[in-house]
Amino acid sequence: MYSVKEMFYTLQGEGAHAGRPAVFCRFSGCNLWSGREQDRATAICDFCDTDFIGTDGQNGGKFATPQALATAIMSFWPTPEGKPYVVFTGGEPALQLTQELVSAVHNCGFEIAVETNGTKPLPNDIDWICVSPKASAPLVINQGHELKLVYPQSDAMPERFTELEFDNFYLQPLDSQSSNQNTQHVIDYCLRHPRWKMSLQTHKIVGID
Ligand SMILES: C[S@@+](CC[C@H](N)C(=O)[O-])C[C@H]1O[C@@H](n2cnc3c(N)ncnc32)[C@H](O)[C@@H]1O
Ligand SMILES: Nc1nc2[nH]cc(C(=O)O)c2c(=O)[nH]1
Ligand code: SF4
Ligand SMILES: [Mg+2]
Repeated sequence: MYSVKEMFYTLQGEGAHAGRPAVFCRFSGCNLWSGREQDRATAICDFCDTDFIGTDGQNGGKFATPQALATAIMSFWPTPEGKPYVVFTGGEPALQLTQELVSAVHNCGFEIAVETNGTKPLPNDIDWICVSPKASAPLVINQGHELKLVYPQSDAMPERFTELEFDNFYLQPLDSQSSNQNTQHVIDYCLRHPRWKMSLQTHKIVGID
């Protein structure tokens, strides 16, 4: 059984695929925060910008089988044009993403991306792995296509991650009351350490999901 908070078709807002049309499948639940505001201050990850509790979002629900969820995902792809693309996110998608679901979605013709905090193992054959480390939470996913670090985080400085095997290294400004300052800190850091690139949350800038 898969618990999905919401599903929608939009443009990937972040990272190397920013601007690419994608179906987002947001799983419910996370291992680094309960999702309740009263627990935020004591959570391992205390800056989350997302409501991932329950299954009550747009197109959310419980899906009994991999095929049932794959069929729902496919229904949001609008046209035979282009390579269908799905981004599994959450919450923490590694808590629910299975090998059977990866196969079912591949069999529907999709390319598969995942946005993960990197603390839980993933199934094989995912086409694009984005790991976004959180505080001092140990990583079990040490390689992938992009490492996208929210910056600044006092317990997760960029230097800790540069030896890992990722094709792209991004700093994404922490969205908070100090967003503008955080963006300036990201710009300064990237200019001083040019292996890092800036990832902006472009969907927030233009006001789409
Ligand atoms: C909501 S998370 C879900 C996926 C997974 N749990 C993770 O943390 O990567 C999706 C992306 O949003 C980023 N994110 C969450 N809160 C943010 C914030 N306040 N500012 C900037 N990025 C944020 C995460 O780091 C991650 O890259
Ligand atoms: N447009 C858009 N792009 C995104 N990239 C990663 C997101 C996420 O919440 O995982 C996200 C999101 O929520 N919306
Ligand atoms: S790990 Fe991801 S989903 Fe979980 S609280 Fe942090 S940003 Fe949100
Ligand atoms: Mg988001």
